[in-house]
Amino acid sequence: MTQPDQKTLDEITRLRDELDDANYRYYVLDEPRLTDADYDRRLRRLQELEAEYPDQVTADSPTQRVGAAPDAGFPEIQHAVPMLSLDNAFNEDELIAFVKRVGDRLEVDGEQLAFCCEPKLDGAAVSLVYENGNLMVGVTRGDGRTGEGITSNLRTLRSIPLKLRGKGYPELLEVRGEVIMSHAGFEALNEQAREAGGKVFANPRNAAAGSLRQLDPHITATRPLEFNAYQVARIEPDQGDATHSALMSHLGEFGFRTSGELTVVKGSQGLVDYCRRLGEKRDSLGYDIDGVVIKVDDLRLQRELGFVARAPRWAIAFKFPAQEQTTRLNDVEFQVGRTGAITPVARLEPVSVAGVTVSNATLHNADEIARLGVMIGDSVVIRRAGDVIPQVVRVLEEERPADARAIVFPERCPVCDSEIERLEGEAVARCSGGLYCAAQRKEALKHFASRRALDIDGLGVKLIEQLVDKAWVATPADLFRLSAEPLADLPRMGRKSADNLVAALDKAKKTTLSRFIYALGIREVGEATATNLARHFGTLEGLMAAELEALEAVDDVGPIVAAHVHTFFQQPHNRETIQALIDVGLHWEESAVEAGPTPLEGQTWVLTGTMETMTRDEGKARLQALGAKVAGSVSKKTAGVVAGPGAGSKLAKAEQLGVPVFDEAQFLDQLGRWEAGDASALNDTRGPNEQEDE
Ligand SMILES: NC(=O)c1ccc[n+]([C@@H]2O[C@H](COP(=O)([O-])OP(=O)(O)OC[C@H]3O[C@@H](n4cnc5c(N)ncnc54)[C@H](O)[C@@H]3O)[C@@H](O)[C@H]2O)c1
Ligand SMILES: [Zn+2]
Repeated sequence: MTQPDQKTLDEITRLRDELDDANYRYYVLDEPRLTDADYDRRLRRLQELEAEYPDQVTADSPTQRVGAAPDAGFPEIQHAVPMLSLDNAFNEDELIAFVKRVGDRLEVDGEQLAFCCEPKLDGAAVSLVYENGNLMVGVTRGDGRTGEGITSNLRTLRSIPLKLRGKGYPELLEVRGEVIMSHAGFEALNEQAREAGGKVFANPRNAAAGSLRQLDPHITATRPLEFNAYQVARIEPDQGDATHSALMSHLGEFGFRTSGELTVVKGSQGLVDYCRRLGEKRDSLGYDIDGVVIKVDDLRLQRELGFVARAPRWAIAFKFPAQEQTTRLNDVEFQVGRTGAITPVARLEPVSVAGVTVSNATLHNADEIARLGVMIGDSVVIRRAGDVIPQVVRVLEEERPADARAIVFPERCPVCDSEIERLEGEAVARCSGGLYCAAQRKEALKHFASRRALDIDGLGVKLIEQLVDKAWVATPADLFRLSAEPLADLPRMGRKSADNLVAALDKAKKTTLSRFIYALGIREVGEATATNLARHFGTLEGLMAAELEALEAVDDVGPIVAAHVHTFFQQPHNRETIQALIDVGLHWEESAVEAGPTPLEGQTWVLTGTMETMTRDEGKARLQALGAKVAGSVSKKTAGVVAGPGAGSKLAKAEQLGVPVFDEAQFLDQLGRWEAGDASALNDTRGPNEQEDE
């Protein structure tokens, strides 16, 4: 057998050291220094070298091991069944090779095999052991053989059943899954941390793992974590499920969340299609996935295939392009937003991140620049995930060039030269120019015309900028005074587009109160708050006259939002803007009465069997008036089932899933309470594991 030369030996040693260090930072500190792509590249290289020189493989090589040893802060718990890693496929050819490999080993045609595909959730793996339906222990993966006992922390997750649902659960059940943090939860957590000067996490995976490994479960309880089951490690007595996919739906009945994207496909073409489809959906899922996990669906075949050192032979992870990349920070520009907020924007050497070329990223504010310690010229790691704006997550200080420059935060607005103010206790610096500032004017108009506001067709961002630059438009009302002649002369416009725009403006004059309130661009008043304000006050007059107390009585409106709304309507120039809009013809239907409460918003109900005091349609209409959807079939997401005499399979299903069931009298009683606005009644109807989908 050939022996490696000294240079190769050195490379092997260096790769092992780097990978060991990376594992420690990633699994123990939750503070990786390498990007995943850099880590994967090193691991692949080491695997190649070890394949070439099998003599060099040692038992403690990072290619043979999983994760990292447990941290001292938690009790060590041995896994009854090891928690392994997964082999990777980085392209479609490697998927095809996997199918062939599996088929060859089973001596069947791989193309005829059924595979179960699921998103590869990017979080932290945990294992949960249930005895007689009760959660006994929860453990991290650790090094695959021994993990950290974090039962009290896991108990704080609402998506982890403390007791299995339904009847007929097994005496022993060990479930594995991923604890993840959604993009929204992650952004909110980091936002809070930035404000409070706490620890900012690089990505949702590190945030989830770090939150789980808190020594104080009260801290874990405040973190937006979700558990998704993806594997059964032990089940006794056997429930007779022949496939992985059947086991997964069984887990759903016990009260676990499983992936809604789970699909069984056939052969390599099925895998390739699934991976492409999920890749296209990746940005809209709202949580991080780093690929697809593919499993041989037949459990008997899984057992036949078995394991190698660190991964099962019956599964593979198809990896998507990484969401973090390294690039250079070429410059920083300061942008002025609608409310004058000055945002430092990183101008980057363009780089492809998860399939999209990124050349800008946000640096948030001055505090964030200081926290990152970033300078112009630095190599930086950037992250792009979903529709969140790309972010700079850290600086590679060891690569800082000699001519790196400090980032200087301006003292005057780069657009209107007004002074920049930074209020005590606020991280954000703002241009004090208000609507004198062309940048703020442009942003205010863009917001006003946007789809969820007045939805003015054909009034795009570029056009608004031209209109402001030409001083044709300064306030929203000016838009409605535009006429087709001068518009037609604008570059790329023409008579037809100009006519269309004028018609669209005319059409936009008829709107709704909630759109109008949203369009005004009051600080912290998003679409949902605008809707609540409109619903609560019914008229613009009522809203404009409202005192702080009255505002705070509105759903979702706290003291800060109430103060923003109140201040907004106190300002004479805002009142003038509103009057001007009404004078040019903006109108909507007002309802003097408050719309009724909608305490069942987001819930789905099912009516089954016959009813005596009302028809099913009446029951349905009353539920819908309270905001509920009424569906024809029962699932674990159903909030409640109303069952009259003659109810059959739907009632049985509800009982099996543990969905609350009401008879007609109970239902009438509840309806009365909800219609009277008693929302507390509704909490009683929700089981502990009933959560809204993200
Ligand atoms: N940046 C760094 O420094 C660094 C260091 C170590 C590891 N890493 C990253 O971690 C990866 C290796 O980690 P790994 O050993 O956990 O392997 P892995 O994450 O590639 O695959 C195994 C894991 O996938 C998860 N998983 C998600 N969805 C699943 C599903 N539906 N079914 C089964 N499993 C599912 C499980 O948690 C399982 O433990 C590397 O490829 C690298 O990207 C990065
Ligand atoms: Zn300005």
